[in-house]
Amino acid sequence: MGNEESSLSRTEGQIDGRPVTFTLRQDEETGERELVWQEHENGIEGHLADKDIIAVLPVHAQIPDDYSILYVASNPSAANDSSGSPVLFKSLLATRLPQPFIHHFQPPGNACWQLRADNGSLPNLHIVVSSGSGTGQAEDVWARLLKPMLQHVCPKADAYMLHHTTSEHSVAELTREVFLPQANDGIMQAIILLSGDGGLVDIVNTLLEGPRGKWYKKPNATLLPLGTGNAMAHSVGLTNDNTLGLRNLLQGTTRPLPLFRASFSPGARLLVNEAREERQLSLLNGAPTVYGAVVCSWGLHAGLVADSDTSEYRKHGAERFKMAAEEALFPKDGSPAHAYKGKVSVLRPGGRDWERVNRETHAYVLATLVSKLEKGFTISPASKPLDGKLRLVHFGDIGGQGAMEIMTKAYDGGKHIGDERVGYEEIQGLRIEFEEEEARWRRVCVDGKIVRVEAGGWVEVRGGVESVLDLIVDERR
Ligand SMILES: Nc1ncnc2c1ncn2[C@@H]1O[C@H](COP(=O)(O)OP(=O)(O)OP(=O)(O)O)[C@@H](O)[C@H]1O
Repeated sequence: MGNEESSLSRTEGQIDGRPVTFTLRQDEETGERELVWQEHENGIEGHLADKDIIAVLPVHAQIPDDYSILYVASNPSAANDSSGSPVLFKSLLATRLPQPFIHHFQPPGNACWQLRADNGSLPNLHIVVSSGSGTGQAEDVWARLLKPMLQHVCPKADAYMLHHTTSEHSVAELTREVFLPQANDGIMQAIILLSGDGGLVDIVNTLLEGPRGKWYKKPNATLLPLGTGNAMAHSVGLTNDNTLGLRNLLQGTTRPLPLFRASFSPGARLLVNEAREERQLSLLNGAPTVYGAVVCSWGLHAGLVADSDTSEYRKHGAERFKMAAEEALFPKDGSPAHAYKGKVSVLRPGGRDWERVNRETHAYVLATLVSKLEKGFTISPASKPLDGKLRLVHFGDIGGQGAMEIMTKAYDGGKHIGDERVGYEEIQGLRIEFEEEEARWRRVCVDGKIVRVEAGGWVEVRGGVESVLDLIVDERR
Protein backbone atom coordinates (compact mmCIF):
# COMPACT_ATOMS: atom_id res chain seq x y z
CA MET A 1 0.00 0.00 0.00
CA GLY A 2 1.21 3.54 -0.59
CA ASN A 3 1.42 6.39 1.85
CA GLU A 4 -1.22 8.90 2.73
CA GLU A 5 -0.03 11.54 0.31
CA SER A 6 -0.35 9.41 -2.81
CA SER A 7 -3.44 10.21 -4.90
CA LEU A 8 -3.91 6.48 -5.40
CA SER A 9 -4.29 6.08 -1.67
CA ARG A 10 -7.20 8.48 -1.31
CA THR A 11 -10.56 7.97 -3.03
CA GLU A 12 -14.13 9.16 -2.78
CA GLY A 13 -16.43 6.17 -2.35
CA GLN A 14 -19.05 4.55 -0.15
CA ILE A 15 -19.13 2.22 2.80
CA ASP A 16 -22.33 0.21 3.15
CA GLY A 17 -23.96 2.83 0.89
CA ARG A 18 -22.83 5.91 2.86
CA PRO A 19 -20.58 8.43 1.03
CA VAL A 20 -17.04 8.51 2.49
CA THR A 21 -13.45 9.50 1.76
CA PHE A 22 -11.07 6.52 1.95
CA THR A 23 -7.43 6.98 2.94
CA LEU A 24 -4.63 4.46 3.33
CA ARG A 25 -2.43 5.24 6.29
CA GLN A 26 0.79 3.86 7.61
CA ASP A 27 1.95 4.52 11.14
CA GLU A 28 5.46 5.96 10.88
CA GLU A 29 6.62 4.39 14.13
CA THR A 30 5.12 0.91 14.01
CA GLY A 31 4.85 0.59 10.21
CA GLU A 32 1.31 -0.75 10.75
CA ARG A 33 -1.10 0.02 7.95
CA GLU A 34 -4.80 0.74 8.02
CA LEU A 35 -7.71 1.75 5.85
CA VAL A 36 -9.44 4.84 7.20
CA TRP A 37 -12.67 6.43 6.02
CA GLN A 38 -14.55 9.56 6.96
CA GLU A 39 -18.28 9.80 6.43
CA HIS A 40 -19.32 12.91 4.47
CA GLU A 41 -22.61 13.37 6.27
CA ASN A 42 -21.45 13.37 9.90
CA GLY A 43 -17.63 13.32 9.84
CA ILE A 44 -17.53 9.99 11.70
CA GLU A 45 -14.26 8.15 11.12
CA GLY A 46 -13.94 4.41 10.70
CA HIS A 47 -10.82 2.32 10.28
CA LEU A 48 -9.65 -1.20 9.66
CA ALA A 49 -6.19 -2.43 10.62
CA ASP A 50 -4.26 -4.39 8.01
CA LYS A 51 -3.86 -7.32 10.43
CA ASP A 52 -7.63 -7.73 10.80
CA ILE A 53 -8.38 -8.06 7.09
CA ILE A 54 -9.10 -11.49 5.64
CA ALA A 55 -9.61 -10.54 1.99
CA VAL A 56 -11.23 -8.07 -0.40
CA LEU A 57 -13.52 -9.79 -2.87
CA PRO A 58 -15.34 -8.37 -5.92
CA VAL A 59 -19.12 -8.38 -5.42
CA HIS A 60 -20.13 -8.91 -9.04
CA ALA A 61 -18.43 -8.61 -12.42
CA GLN A 62 -21.11 -6.14 -13.55
CA ILE A 63 -20.50 -3.74 -10.66
CA PRO A 64 -16.72 -3.47 -10.82
CA ASP A 65 -16.46 -0.69 -8.22
CA ASP A 66 -18.00 -2.75 -5.43
CA TYR A 67 -16.01 -4.98 -3.12
CA SER A 68 -16.72 -6.90 0.05
CA ILE A 69 -14.13 -6.37 2.74
CA LEU A 70 -13.98 -9.46 4.94
CA TYR A 71 -12.35 -8.89 8.31
CA VAL A 72 -12.29 -9.94 11.94
CA ALA A 73 -13.15 -8.00 15.07
CA SER A 74 -12.18 -9.10 18.57
CA ASN A 75 -14.82 -10.96 20.52
CA PRO A 76 -15.50 -9.09 23.78
CA SER A 77 -16.87 -12.16 25.56
CA ALA A 78 -13.70 -14.20 24.85
CA ALA A 79 -11.85 -12.43 27.67
CA ASN A 80 -13.90 -14.36 30.26
CA ASP A 81 -14.37 -17.54 28.28
CA SER A 82 -11.32 -19.59 27.32
CA SER A 83 -13.39 -21.62 24.84
CA GLY A 84 -14.80 -18.53 23.09
CA SER A 85 -13.55 -17.56 19.65
CA PRO A 86 -11.02 -14.74 20.06
CA VAL A 87 -12.36 -13.01 16.95
CA LEU A 88 -15.66 -12.74 15.07
CA PHE A 89 -16.35 -12.56 11.33
CA LYS A 90 -17.44 -9.19 9.90
CA SER A 91 -17.92 -7.74 6.43
CA LEU A 92 -18.44 -4.36 4.81
CA LEU A 93 -19.59 -3.40 1.33
CA ALA A 94 -17.21 -0.80 -0.09
CA THR A 95 -17.43 1.18 -3.33
CA ARG A 96 -14.37 2.72 -5.06
CA LEU A 97 -11.71 1.55 -2.63
CA PRO A 98 -8.14 2.77 -3.21
CA GLN A 99 -6.55 0.52 -5.85
CA PRO A 100 -3.44 -0.37 -3.81
CA PHE A 101 -5.74 -1.67 -1.07
CA ILE A 102 -7.66 -3.88 -3.49
CA HIS A 103 -4.43 -5.07 -5.04
CA HIS A 104 -3.02 -6.01 -1.65
CA PHE A 105 -5.99 -7.92 -0.31
CA GLN A 106 -7.66 -9.49 -3.34
CA PRO A 107 -6.71 -13.19 -3.46
CA PRO A 108 -4.21 -13.86 -6.26
CA GLY A 109 -5.38 -15.72 -9.35
CA ASN A 110 -3.69 -18.93 -8.19
CA ALA A 111 -5.22 -18.87 -4.69
CA CYS A 112 -6.43 -22.31 -3.79
CA TRP A 113 -9.87 -21.18 -2.88
CA GLN A 114 -10.61 -20.70 -6.56
CA LEU A 115 -8.81 -23.87 -7.61
CA ARG A 116 -10.64 -26.20 -5.33
CA ALA A 117 -13.07 -27.42 -7.92
CA ASP A 118 -11.97 -30.14 -10.31
CA ASN A 119 -13.02 -29.45 -13.89
CA GLY A 120 -15.75 -27.14 -12.75
CA SER A 121 -17.31 -29.63 -10.34
CA LEU A 122 -17.99 -28.68 -6.74
CA PRO A 123 -15.05 -28.78 -4.40
CA ASN A 124 -14.91 -31.73 -2.07
CA LEU A 125 -14.56 -29.62 1.02
CA HIS A 126 -14.29 -31.04 4.54
CA ILE A 127 -14.30 -29.08 7.75
CA VAL A 128 -12.84 -30.79 10.81
CA VAL A 129 -13.71 -29.21 14.15
CA SER A 130 -11.32 -30.68 16.73
CA SER A 131 -13.15 -29.97 19.96
CA GLY A 132 -10.35 -31.39 22.17
CA SER A 133 -7.61 -29.13 20.79
CA GLY A 134 -6.05 -26.31 22.79
CA THR A 135 -8.49 -24.67 25.18
CA GLY A 136 -11.55 -25.94 23.28
CA GLN A 137 -12.16 -22.92 21.03
CA ALA A 138 -12.74 -24.87 17.79
CA GLU A 139 -16.55 -25.17 18.16
CA ASP A 140 -17.06 -21.46 18.73
CA VAL A 141 -14.59 -20.51 16.01
CA TRP A 142 -16.54 -22.69 13.61
CA ALA A 143 -19.89 -21.15 14.61
CA ARG A 144 -18.87 -17.50 14.79
CA LEU A 145 -15.96 -17.13 12.42
CA LEU A 146 -15.53 -19.81 9.77
CA LYS A 147 -19.17 -20.67 9.11
CA PRO A 148 -20.28 -17.08 8.54
CA MET A 149 -17.29 -16.52 6.29
CA LEU A 150 -18.09 -19.60 4.20
CA GLN A 151 -21.70 -18.46 3.90
CA HIS A 152 -20.36 -15.18 2.60
CA VAL A 153 -17.83 -16.46 0.09
CA CYS A 154 -19.39 -19.75 -0.93
CA PRO A 155 -22.62 -19.33 -2.89
CA LYS A 156 -23.48 -22.98 -2.19
CA ALA A 157 -22.88 -22.79 1.52
CA ASP A 158 -23.90 -26.40 2.08
CA ALA A 159 -21.28 -27.74 -0.34
CA TYR A 160 -19.08 -29.06 2.42
CA MET A 161 -18.99 -31.89 4.92
CA LEU A 162 -18.73 -30.96 8.56
CA HIS A 163 -16.99 -33.30 11.02
CA HIS A 164 -16.81 -32.75 14.78
CA THR A 165 -14.30 -34.85 16.70
CA THR A 166 -15.73 -36.95 19.51
CA SER A 167 -12.59 -38.80 20.56
CA GLU A 168 -8.84 -38.85 20.07
CA HIS A 169 -9.46 -41.36 17.25
CA SER A 170 -11.91 -39.23 15.26
CA VAL A 171 -9.44 -37.67 12.82
CA ALA A 172 -7.70 -40.98 12.08
CA GLU A 173 -11.07 -42.71 11.51
CA LEU A 174 -12.26 -39.95 9.21
CA THR A 175 -9.02 -40.19 7.24
CA ARG A 176 -9.30 -43.99 6.98
CA GLU A 177 -12.97 -43.93 5.99
CA VAL A 178 -13.16 -40.82 3.80
CA PHE A 179 -9.95 -38.97 2.95
CA LEU A 180 -7.81 -41.96 1.98
CA PRO A 181 -10.41 -43.81 -0.14
CA GLN A 182 -11.36 -40.60 -1.94
CA ALA A 183 -7.72 -39.67 -2.53
CA ASN A 184 -7.17 -43.14 -3.97
CA ASP A 185 -10.15 -42.58 -6.26
CA GLY A 186 -8.38 -39.48 -7.60
CA ILE A 187 -10.88 -37.09 -6.00
CA MET A 188 -9.54 -33.67 -5.10
CA GLN A 189 -10.20 -32.87 -1.44
CA ALA A 190 -9.74 -29.71 0.56
CA ILE A 191 -9.66 -30.05 4.34
CA ILE A 192 -10.06 -27.14 6.71
CA LEU A 193 -8.65 -28.21 10.06
CA LEU A 194 -9.65 -26.38 13.21
CA SER A 195 -6.97 -27.92 15.39
CA GLY A 196 -3.35 -27.85 16.50
CA ASP A 197 -0.54 -29.84 14.97
CA GLY A 198 -2.16 -33.05 16.22
CA GLY A 199 -4.98 -33.03 13.66
CA LEU A 200 -2.55 -32.62 10.79
CA VAL A 201 -0.30 -35.37 12.05
CA ASP A 202 -3.21 -37.79 12.56
CA ILE A 203 -4.23 -37.25 8.94
CA VAL A 204 -0.70 -37.69 7.61
CA ASN A 205 -0.03 -40.85 9.62
CA THR A 206 -3.27 -42.47 8.52
CA LEU A 207 -2.70 -41.55 4.87
CA LEU A 208 0.76 -43.11 5.10
CA GLU A 209 -0.53 -46.26 6.81
CA GLY A 210 -2.92 -47.20 4.04
CA PRO A 211 -2.12 -48.33 0.53
CA ARG A 212 -1.93 -45.40 -1.91
CA GLY A 213 -2.88 -46.36 -5.43
CA LYS A 214 -1.87 -45.12 -8.85
CA TRP A 215 -4.59 -42.47 -8.93
CA TYR A 216 -3.81 -41.11 -5.46
CA LYS A 217 -4.49 -37.39 -5.38
CA LYS A 218 -2.96 -35.48 -2.49
CA PRO A 219 -5.62 -33.74 -0.42
CA ASN A 220 -4.85 -30.16 0.52
CA ALA A 221 -5.26 -28.91 4.06
CA THR A 222 -5.41 -25.55 5.71
CA LEU A 223 -5.08 -24.89 9.43
CA LEU A 224 -7.03 -22.65 11.74
CA PRO A 225 -4.51 -22.66 14.60
CA LEU A 226 -6.54 -23.83 17.59
CA GLY A 227 -4.09 -26.10 19.35
CA THR A 228 -1.71 -25.31 22.16
CA GLY A 229 1.68 -25.00 20.45
CA ASN A 230 0.49 -24.57 16.84
CA ALA A 231 4.09 -25.09 15.72
CA MET A 232 3.21 -25.53 12.05
CA ALA A 233 0.94 -22.51 11.93
CA HIS A 234 3.50 -20.24 13.62
CA SER A 235 6.31 -21.58 11.45
CA VAL A 236 4.57 -21.01 8.13
CA GLY A 237 3.56 -17.51 9.23
CA LEU A 238 -0.19 -17.90 9.31
CA THR A 239 -0.42 -16.39 12.78
CA ASN A 240 1.22 -13.14 11.64
CA ASP A 241 -2.21 -11.55 11.30
CA ASN A 242 -5.30 -11.61 13.52
CA THR A 243 -7.54 -13.63 11.21
CA LEU A 244 -6.91 -17.05 12.79
CA GLY A 245 -5.85 -18.57 9.48
CA LEU A 246 -8.71 -17.19 7.37
CA ARG A 247 -6.53 -14.86 5.30
CA ASN A 248 -4.24 -17.79 4.62
CA LEU A 249 -7.25 -19.93 3.70
CA LEU A 250 -8.51 -17.50 1.07
CA GLN A 251 -5.17 -16.23 -0.22
CA GLY A 252 -2.77 -19.17 0.10
CA THR A 253 -1.60 -21.69 -2.47
CA THR A 254 -0.67 -25.36 -2.12
CA ARG A 255 2.80 -26.54 -1.08
CA PRO A 256 3.86 -30.14 -0.35
CA LEU A 257 4.05 -30.79 3.40
CA PRO A 258 7.52 -32.21 4.19
CA LEU A 259 7.62 -35.17 6.57
CA PHE A 260 10.06 -37.25 8.57
CA ARG A 261 9.80 -40.87 9.65
CA ALA A 262 10.63 -42.05 13.18
CA SER A 263 11.25 -45.82 13.39
CA PHE A 264 11.55 -47.49 16.77
CA SER A 265 12.83 -50.71 18.33
CA PRO A 266 10.13 -53.42 18.64
CA GLY A 267 9.02 -52.66 22.22
CA ALA A 268 8.14 -48.99 21.62
CA ARG A 269 4.56 -48.05 22.53
CA LEU A 270 2.43 -44.94 22.07
CA LEU A 271 1.26 -43.49 25.40
CA VAL A 272 -2.36 -42.29 25.47
CA ASN A 273 -4.96 -41.13 27.95
CA GLU A 274 -2.51 -39.13 30.05
CA ALA A 275 -0.02 -42.03 29.84
CA ARG A 276 -2.45 -44.37 31.65
CA GLU A 277 -2.65 -46.62 28.57
CA GLU A 278 -0.29 -47.69 25.83
CA ARG A 279 -0.95 -48.64 22.22
CA GLN A 280 0.89 -50.46 19.47
CA LEU A 281 2.29 -48.31 16.70
CA SER A 282 1.85 -49.14 13.01
CA LEU A 283 4.59 -51.33 11.68
CA LEU A 284 6.73 -50.51 8.67
CA ASN A 285 9.03 -53.35 7.64
CA GLY A 286 8.50 -54.77 11.12
CA ALA A 287 9.50 -51.57 12.97
CA PRO A 288 6.99 -49.46 14.95
CA THR A 289 6.80 -46.22 12.96
CA VAL A 290 5.36 -42.72 13.35
CA TYR A 291 5.53 -39.89 10.82
CA GLY A 292 5.86 -36.27 11.77
CA ALA A 293 5.84 -32.83 10.20
CA VAL A 294 7.16 -30.85 13.15
CA VAL A 295 9.50 -32.36 15.73
CA CYS A 296 11.04 -35.51 17.14
CA SER A 297 12.74 -35.04 20.51
CA TRP A 298 14.22 -36.77 23.53
CA GLY A 299 15.20 -35.21 26.84
CA LEU A 300 13.86 -31.99 28.26
CA HIS A 301 11.46 -31.17 25.40
CA ALA A 302 9.88 -34.63 25.21
CA GLY A 303 9.61 -34.77 29.00
CA LEU A 304 7.82 -31.48 29.35
CA VAL A 305 5.40 -32.18 26.49
CA ALA A 306 4.58 -35.55 28.07
CA ASP A 307 4.29 -34.28 31.65
CA SER A 308 2.07 -31.37 30.67
CA ASP A 309 -0.34 -33.44 28.55
CA THR A 310 -3.02 -33.65 31.21
CA SER A 311 -6.43 -31.99 31.27
CA GLU A 312 -5.30 -30.00 34.30
CA TYR A 313 -2.21 -28.58 32.54
CA ARG A 314 -4.07 -28.10 29.23
CA LYS A 315 -6.29 -25.45 30.84
CA HIS A 316 -3.23 -23.19 30.87
CA GLY A 317 -2.76 -23.20 27.08
CA ALA A 318 0.84 -22.75 25.91
CA GLU A 319 1.85 -21.76 29.45
CA ARG A 320 1.72 -25.46 30.27
CA PHE A 321 5.06 -26.02 28.54
CA LYS A 322 6.79 -23.35 30.64
CA MET A 323 5.23 -24.69 33.85
CA ALA A 324 6.44 -28.23 33.09
CA ALA A 325 9.90 -26.93 32.09
CA GLU A 326 10.25 -25.18 35.43
CA GLU A 327 9.42 -28.41 37.25
CA ALA A 328 11.82 -30.48 35.10
CA LEU A 329 14.75 -28.06 35.45
CA PHE A 330 14.28 -27.25 39.13
CA PRO A 331 12.56 -30.31 40.65
CA LYS A 332 10.65 -29.59 43.86
CA ASP A 333 12.59 -32.26 45.76
CA GLY A 334 15.80 -30.28 45.19
CA SER A 335 17.40 -32.87 42.90
CA PRO A 336 19.26 -31.63 39.80
CA ALA A 337 17.79 -31.61 36.29
CA HIS A 338 18.12 -35.07 34.77
CA ALA A 339 21.14 -36.01 32.66
CA TYR A 340 19.80 -38.33 29.94
CA LYS A 341 22.01 -41.30 29.17
CA GLY A 342 22.28 -42.64 25.65
CA LYS A 343 24.22 -42.70 22.40
CA VAL A 344 23.22 -40.03 19.89
CA SER A 345 24.39 -40.29 16.27
CA VAL A 346 23.71 -38.18 13.19
CA LEU A 347 23.73 -38.77 9.48
CA ARG A 348 24.93 -35.57 7.83
CA PRO A 349 23.57 -34.39 4.44
CA GLY A 350 25.31 -36.30 1.67
CA GLY A 351 27.06 -38.50 4.27
CA ARG A 352 26.88 -42.29 4.34
CA ASP A 353 28.09 -43.08 7.83
CA TRP A 354 26.52 -42.34 11.18
CA GLU A 355 28.65 -40.01 13.33
CA ARG A 356 28.43 -40.15 17.10
CA VAL A 357 27.74 -36.98 19.10
CA ASN A 358 30.69 -36.89 21.47
CA ARG A 359 28.83 -36.91 24.77
CA GLU A 360 27.61 -39.61 27.19
CA THR A 361 24.75 -37.64 28.75
CA HIS A 362 22.31 -35.19 27.21
CA ALA A 363 19.73 -32.62 28.22
CA TYR A 364 18.14 -31.75 24.90
CA VAL A 365 18.09 -33.63 21.58
CA LEU A 366 15.57 -32.34 19.07
CA ALA A 367 15.21 -32.81 15.32
CA THR A 368 12.77 -30.46 13.61
CA LEU A 369 11.36 -29.48 10.22
CA VAL A 370 9.99 -26.14 11.43
CA SER A 371 11.31 -22.89 12.89
CA LYS A 372 8.92 -22.37 15.81
CA LEU A 373 7.46 -24.83 18.28
CA GLU A 374 5.07 -22.32 19.81
CA LYS A 375 4.47 -18.59 19.60
CA GLY A 376 7.80 -16.79 20.03
CA PHE A 377 9.80 -19.98 20.61
CA THR A 378 12.18 -20.04 17.65
CA ILE A 379 13.92 -23.35 18.07
CA SER A 380 15.39 -23.45 14.53
CA PRO A 381 15.83 -19.94 13.11
CA ALA A 382 17.41 -21.21 9.87
CA SER A 383 14.31 -23.23 8.93
CA LYS A 384 12.22 -21.68 6.16
CA PRO A 385 8.53 -22.57 5.78
CA LEU A 386 8.18 -26.07 4.32
CA ASP A 387 11.84 -26.20 3.18
CA GLY A 388 11.92 -29.90 4.07
CA LYS A 389 15.26 -29.63 5.88
CA LEU A 390 15.65 -31.58 9.08
CA ARG A 391 17.68 -29.72 11.68
CA LEU A 392 19.12 -30.89 14.97
CA VAL A 393 19.33 -28.79 18.14
CA HIS A 394 21.12 -30.37 21.07
CA PHE A 395 23.01 -29.72 24.28
CA GLY A 396 24.43 -31.73 27.14
CA ASP A 397 23.87 -31.84 30.86
CA ILE A 398 24.52 -28.21 31.79
CA GLY A 399 22.23 -28.08 34.84
CA GLY A 400 18.81 -26.50 35.29
CA GLN A 401 20.10 -22.93 35.25
CA GLY A 402 22.13 -23.46 32.07
CA ALA A 403 19.19 -25.10 30.28
CA MET A 404 16.91 -22.26 31.37
CA GLU A 405 19.33 -19.71 29.93
CA ILE A 406 19.29 -21.53 26.60
CA MET A 407 15.50 -21.77 26.54
CA THR A 408 15.27 -18.05 27.31
CA LYS A 409 17.50 -17.32 24.32
CA ALA A 410 15.28 -19.49 22.11
CA TYR A 411 12.35 -17.30 23.19
CA ASP A 412 14.48 -14.30 22.23
CA GLY A 413 14.32 -14.85 18.46
CA GLY A 414 16.37 -18.06 18.43
CA LYS A 415 19.56 -16.60 19.88
CA HIS A 416 20.40 -19.96 21.54
CA ILE A 417 22.03 -21.20 18.35
CA GLY A 418 24.83 -18.69 18.92
CA ASP A 419 25.51 -20.17 22.37
CA GLU A 420 28.63 -22.32 22.31
CA ARG A 421 26.95 -24.97 24.49
CA VAL A 422 24.36 -25.64 21.77
CA GLY A 423 24.86 -27.83 18.70
CA TYR A 424 22.79 -26.83 15.64
CA GLU A 425 23.06 -28.30 12.16
CA GLU A 426 21.15 -29.67 9.20
CA ILE A 427 20.98 -33.45 9.26
CA GLN A 428 19.62 -36.26 7.16
CA GLY A 429 19.07 -38.65 10.06
CA LEU A 430 19.23 -38.97 13.83
CA ARG A 431 19.67 -42.15 15.87
CA ILE A 432 19.37 -42.50 19.63
CA GLU A 433 20.20 -45.65 21.58
CA PHE A 434 18.73 -45.33 25.04
CA GLU A 435 20.78 -46.29 28.09
CA GLU A 436 18.26 -45.41 30.77
CA GLU A 437 16.82 -47.81 33.34
CA GLU A 438 13.79 -45.74 34.25
CA ALA A 439 11.01 -45.64 31.65
CA ARG A 440 10.21 -41.94 31.99
CA TRP A 441 13.65 -41.03 30.65
CA ARG A 442 12.99 -43.09 27.53
CA ARG A 443 10.06 -41.04 26.27
CA VAL A 444 10.26 -39.60 22.76
CA CYS A 445 8.01 -36.84 21.43
CA VAL A 446 6.85 -36.96 17.81
CA ASP A 447 4.72 -33.91 17.02
CA GLY A 448 3.17 -33.93 20.49
CA LYS A 449 2.61 -37.70 20.62
CA ILE A 450 4.65 -39.56 23.22
CA VAL A 451 6.31 -42.87 22.46
CA ARG A 452 7.95 -44.84 25.26
CA VAL A 453 10.85 -47.02 24.15
CA GLU A 454 11.82 -50.24 25.95
CA ALA A 455 15.07 -50.50 27.96
CA GLY A 456 17.98 -50.84 25.56
CA GLY A 457 15.76 -49.67 22.66
CA TRP A 458 16.36 -47.07 19.97
CA VAL A 459 14.75 -44.57 17.62
CA GLU A 460 15.90 -43.57 14.15
CA VAL A 461 14.62 -40.43 12.43
CA ARG A 462 14.91 -39.81 8.67
CA GLY A 463 13.78 -36.86 6.59
CA GLY A 464 12.77 -36.90 2.94
CA VAL A 465 9.55 -38.91 3.24
CA GLU A 466 7.28 -38.67 0.20
CA SER A 467 4.64 -35.99 0.81
CA VAL A 468 1.05 -37.24 0.93
CA LEU A 469 -0.65 -33.91 1.67
CA ASP A 470 -0.37 -30.33 0.48
CA LEU A 471 -0.59 -27.47 2.94
CA ILE A 472 -2.10 -24.15 2.00
CA VAL A 473 0.33 -21.33 2.66
CA ASP A 474 0.27 -17.67 1.70
CA GLU A 475 3.85 -17.18 0.57
CA ARG A 476 3.41 -13.49 -0.23
CA ARG A 477 3.73 -12.50 3.44
N1 LIG B 1 -13.52 -34.62 21.22
C1 LIG B 1 -12.34 -35.10 21.58
N2 LIG B 1 -12.22 -35.96 22.61
C2 LIG B 1 -11.03 -36.44 22.96
N3 LIG B 1 -9.87 -36.13 22.35
C3 LIG B 1 -9.92 -35.26 21.33
C4 LIG B 1 -11.16 -34.70 20.89
N4 LIG B 1 -10.89 -33.87 19.86
C5 LIG B 1 -9.55 -33.92 19.67
N5 LIG B 1 -8.98 -34.74 20.54
C6 LIG B 1 -7.57 -35.06 20.67
O1 LIG B 1 -6.96 -33.94 21.32
C7 LIG B 1 -5.64 -33.75 20.81
C8 LIG B 1 -5.56 -32.36 20.31
O2 LIG B 1 -4.39 -32.21 19.60
P1 LIG B 1 -4.01 -30.91 18.83
O3 LIG B 1 -2.62 -31.04 18.42
O4 LIG B 1 -5.02 -30.58 17.79
O5 LIG B 1 -4.11 -29.82 19.94
P2 LIG B 1 -3.04 -29.47 20.99
O6 LIG B 1 -2.30 -30.67 21.44
O7 LIG B 1 -3.73 -28.65 22.00
O8 LIG B 1 -2.08 -28.50 20.14
P3 LIG B 1 -0.59 -28.57 19.59
O9 LIG B 1 -0.33 -29.96 19.11
O10 LIG B 1 -0.58 -27.57 18.50
O11 LIG B 1 0.26 -28.18 20.75
C9 LIG B 1 -5.44 -34.79 19.73
O12 LIG B 1 -4.75 -35.89 20.27
C10 LIG B 1 -6.86 -35.20 19.35
O13 LIG B 1 -6.93 -36.52 18.87
